[in-house]
Amino acid sequence: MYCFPIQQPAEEGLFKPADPFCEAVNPITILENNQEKSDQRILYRLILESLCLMDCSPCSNIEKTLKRLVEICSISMDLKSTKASPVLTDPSPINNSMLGLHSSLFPYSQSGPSFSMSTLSIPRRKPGKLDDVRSNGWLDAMKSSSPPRKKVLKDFNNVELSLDDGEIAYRSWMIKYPSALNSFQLIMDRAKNRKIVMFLDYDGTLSPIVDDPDRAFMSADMRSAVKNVAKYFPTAIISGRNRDKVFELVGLTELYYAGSHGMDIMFPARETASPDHLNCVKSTDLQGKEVNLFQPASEFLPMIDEVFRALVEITKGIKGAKVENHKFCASVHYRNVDEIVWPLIAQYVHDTLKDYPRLRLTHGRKVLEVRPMIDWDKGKAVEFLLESLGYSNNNDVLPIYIGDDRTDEDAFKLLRKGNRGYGILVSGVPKESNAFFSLGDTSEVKEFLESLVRMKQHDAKILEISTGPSAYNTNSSYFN
Ligand SMILES: O=P(O)(O)OC[C@H]1O[C@H](O[C@H]2O[C@H](CO)[C@@H](O)[C@H](O)[C@H]2O)[C@H](O)[C@@H](O)[C@@H]1O
Repeated sequence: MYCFPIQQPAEEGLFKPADPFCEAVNPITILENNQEKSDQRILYRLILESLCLMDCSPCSNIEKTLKRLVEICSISMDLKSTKASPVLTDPSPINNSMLGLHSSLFPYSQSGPSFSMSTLSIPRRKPGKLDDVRSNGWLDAMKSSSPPRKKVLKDFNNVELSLDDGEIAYRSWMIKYPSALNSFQLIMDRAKNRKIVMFLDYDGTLSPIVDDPDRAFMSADMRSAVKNVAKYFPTAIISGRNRDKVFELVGLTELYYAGSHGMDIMFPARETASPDHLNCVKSTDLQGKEVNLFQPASEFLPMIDEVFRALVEITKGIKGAKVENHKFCASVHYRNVDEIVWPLIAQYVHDTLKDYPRLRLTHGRKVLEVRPMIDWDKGKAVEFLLESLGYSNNNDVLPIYIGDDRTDEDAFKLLRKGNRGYGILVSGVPKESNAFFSLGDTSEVKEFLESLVRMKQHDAKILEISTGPSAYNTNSSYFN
């Protein structure tokens, strides 16, 4: 039996209509309790409710708003005609009535691609109660994942409004997490007589967030900035993606790569791996060079493969859902899934994980990430690389980590602890973070990397003038 319990949306703090008879907001309840009342009254209530769910600011797209309104109303009127019960019992395949119920149960913002009912078929497995994903906080995390870009408010004459609440909040946030560009000199002062070691996340840091994960390319300028940085500073990319995939996207052999949130690290064989780390083996890279491979979750390889296939199967009927296999973790993307279906996708992942008690879930930007339950994360990966590459002495080294995601917070935390280095959060909206500094977007990341290079080139010139041309070594040979 499919069980979609009725929930009072007001509990989520998202639906607070001013209208007095908006207390009972669930259309099913409304329809059941008001059979005797007129269609207009019901319609009026649904319109009020629907408007509350939509962006009604002067900048709204009226056509979209009305289309959405008609969609919600027609689904809900259909509900009335079928006299649906508050608890649905195994209606396979999903029909309009059921979707009508969804649309009113989960009344958060209604953005995203339009939802086609014909494309949703019920996978064989039956989901548990949606209460699971609500009570464990998954839904809240999904709703807050990847907040929208900072909105520039405009009035009716298209004139930008100065200092709205959002702007004030953003500015006070910037006091807590100052711009790494504005604080560049401060960072350089701290880096004096220390070697900067750069750690970079990929998605949202080097490449802008896009709808299709396979098309998250970095620009040629960004590639050149990263390449130049790596000439002067040891540089590693630590990504949630499959290591080979991130290498394919970045395409620079000068860097160190860690995939699967640091559970798959490759570094040159001449560097000594910490003897404590048993999972370090010799291997060869794509160019045939001997390398060290550290894979602390190697025993999970078959399990991740299995859960990946299970997740593909269970989500295959959900339009826009995409599952990626990163070797030591798997991602379920819901960026292109209609928000109405998010609870269902969360429930499916939740149900699948019940069969895998040794796997856990973390949240990324509109992505649910399934990973082994081992004490390893991007922070541990940073520590491992620093140690393995011989940069663990805090007095000689200044690690800088730039990232945009929740999974980057582990690295920020590590660097903040003991004032070891600097975490820089890439975000255009206020977010609580363990980072020290912030950058607004990927173009600011590029600017920051270019500033580092300029600063190093400037130092090199001064040194060259005073001591002769060969005195200054770049970092370009460290990978040889
Ligand atoms: O650690 P990262 O390098 O930041 O990787 C984290 C996830 O990045 C990718 O997803 C994110 O970027 C996509 C492309 O812009 C976007 O469509 C998606 O919504 C984001 O979550 C990648 O596809 C995931 O598998 C990574 O876990």
